[in-house]
Amino acid sequence: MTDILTTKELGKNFKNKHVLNQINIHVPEGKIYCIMGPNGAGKSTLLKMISGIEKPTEGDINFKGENWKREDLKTIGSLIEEPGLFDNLTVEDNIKLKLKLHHVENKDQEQILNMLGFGDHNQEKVKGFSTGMRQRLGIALAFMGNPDLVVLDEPTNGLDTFGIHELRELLMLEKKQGKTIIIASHMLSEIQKVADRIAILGNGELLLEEDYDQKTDLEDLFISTLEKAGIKHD
Ligand SMILES: Nc1ncnc2c1ncn2[C@@H]1O[C@H](COP(=O)(O)OP(=O)(O)OP(=O)(O)O)[C@@H](O)[C@H]1O
Repeated sequence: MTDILTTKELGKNFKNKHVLNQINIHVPEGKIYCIMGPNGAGKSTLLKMISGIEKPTEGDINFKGENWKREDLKTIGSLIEEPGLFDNLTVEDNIKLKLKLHHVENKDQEQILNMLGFGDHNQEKVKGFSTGMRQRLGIALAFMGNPDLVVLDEPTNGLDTFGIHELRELLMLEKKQGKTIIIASHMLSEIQKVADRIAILGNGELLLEEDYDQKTDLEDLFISTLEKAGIKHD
């Protein structure tokens, strides 16, 4: 299996604080890669480096066999923290703008929007949207423009049960169509349903990376991995 993205000895410092140390991850092409870890473990920081929001302090990111370059962001969709939306624009215009800014086109826009429940909201301005609707649109935007890799940080944030179900269906469909998806999440029950490979971060270190068979109890694995590393609740 080819890896679409790998990191080599990747590290990040904020001032004198080491947030990530010598991270080597291997993300297989066309699969769902899930990153777990306690609060402050460095999950978002790792995703931000992959999405070009933060620069690594040391090490490399390799994307499609070459050193990561800014131009790769044309084919890397992401939702990190708050969805970046233009409140005064409609759903449709937010999408048009994103596609224009990234100089890309989209072919399955309608399908993604329908799957995330936007059938009747296309012409509505984003301004009045609830947290969950904003999150749904943020997810939709991450998939627009037919990216090869989609990076999602806590995608279930603010989603109701329908939203979580729709997100799962979308992830499975996009995977079937060949996309690679990286997700950081605390929702172990959801990870258990979709992950092909998992990684556990703790104290800025990669504690575990392995293929996931869906039978292993993720909570047990998570807790035992952290305990082995001497990481406990405060
Ligand atoms: N811009 C920044 N400046 C200084 N410190 C930062 C910055 N961004 C993140 N950190 C620190 O880096 C560490 C890792 O943060 P990060 O957000 O990556 O963790 P996380 O695993 O995503 O946590 P959570 O599960 O709480 O979202 C934390 O201690 C955080 O305070």
